[in-house]
Amino acid sequence: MIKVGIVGGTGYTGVELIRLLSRHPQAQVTMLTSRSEAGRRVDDMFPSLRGVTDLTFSDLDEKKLAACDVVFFATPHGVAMKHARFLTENGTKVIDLAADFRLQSLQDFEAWYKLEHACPDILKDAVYGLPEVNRDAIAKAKVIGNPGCYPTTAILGLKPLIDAQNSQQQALIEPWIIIDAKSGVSGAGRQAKMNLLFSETSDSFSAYGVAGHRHAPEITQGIDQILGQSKRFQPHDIRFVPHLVPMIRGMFTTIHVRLTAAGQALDLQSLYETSYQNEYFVDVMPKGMYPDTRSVRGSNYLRIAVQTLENSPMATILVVQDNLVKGAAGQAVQNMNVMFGLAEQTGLALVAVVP
Ligand SMILES: NC(=O)C1=CN([C@@H]2O[C@H](COP(=O)(O)OP(=O)(O)OC[C@H]3O[C@@H](n4cnc5c(N)ncnc54)[C@H](OP(=O)(O)O)[C@@H]3O)[C@@H](O)[C@H]2O)C=CC1
Ligand SMILES: CC(=O)N[C@@H](CCC(=O)OP(=O)(O)O)C(=O)O
Repeated sequence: MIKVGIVGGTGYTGVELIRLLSRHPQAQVTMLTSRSEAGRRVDDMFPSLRGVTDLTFSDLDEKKLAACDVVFFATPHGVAMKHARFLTENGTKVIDLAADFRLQSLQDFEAWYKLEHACPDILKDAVYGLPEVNRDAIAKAKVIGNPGCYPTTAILGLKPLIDAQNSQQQALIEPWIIIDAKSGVSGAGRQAKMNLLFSETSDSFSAYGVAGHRHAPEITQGIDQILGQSKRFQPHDIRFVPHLVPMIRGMFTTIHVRLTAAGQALDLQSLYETSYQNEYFVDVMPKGMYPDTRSVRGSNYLRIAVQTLENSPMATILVVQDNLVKGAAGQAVQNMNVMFGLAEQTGLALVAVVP
């Protein structure tokens, strides 16, 4: 059994980790921290977990956490980096659901997150935890930066096209990409904020981060990583605009690209199907079928559809995921499975909840 610690057990991704790990045959949550609820039974706070766990929230004690094989940080940005050194020196792996270990560029991290990094040396060796892109490196990693929810949809939505540019050694899309994304309100976490009130978010639809969002550099980094050395195909201009929609869970990302002549000659449907045929958690929808967020709710699947138009160079890629599962806790468990040499779907083969 893999002994698991969770820091930040009272938040949305923390409780989602407990839900997923409670049915994992080879992992057991042994410690769950909260500053505000230390001493309280977990199932007292979350009745959904009655009969699932008899754990009590505890204070964050590094020494006790170091007795775990892996610790998930389901905390705000800037928490995991303060504990990563002690834990890794004691042989405990770290999976951070926040952004402390996502951006390889220290400068980008400090500029976008307004935090000084506590361990740039550990950041250098940390691995971006997107298994469909980075599986081999994740298997050897001690510290994982679990991707942001929006970047997961954007990077996996574009990967087949970018890979094809690399293998064909020619540009298939023009050097700009538009990423128009919508998230359910749980994406903002379980915090009391005016703009997250029911009467502010329900029956309304708004854009935010229009002048710039911290996931833009993460998306660019992800695309660059897939591009590898073939920098001449780098899509320099990425326009990412997130929106908040009146639903609790779910994320819908619509990506627009303009195909070059070589790109227009491709059969994108078959490119996407072939590209993801061996990926357990990525479902390419049949031609003419489009995904909706309920088709992934509560599951670790990401569903994609790709649409080209007659007499037009434009192509549209539609991507959905549950922001709390493939966009956060599910992806984190998928990473744990890779790090511990387990089948990737262990404990994660969940069917979406409909309606
Ligand atoms: N929600 C989502 O869809 C996604 C979230 N993420 C990221 O995952 C992380 C967690 O998100 P989410 O669960 O939504 O957040 P929440 O705000 O719902 O929960 C945060 C948790 O962290 C704990 N916490 C807060 N401050 C500290 C601190 N300084 N030290 C230790 N613990 C602390 C809180 O508990 P307490 O105050 O009791 O200690 C709480 O349990 C964030 O970094 C978020 O950006 C990533 C992808 C998607
Ligand atoms: C709806 C909403 O507010 N979503 C969050 C993104 C959640 C997430 O993945 O982001 P981080 O882990 O990078 O914070 C936001 O835009 O700030």
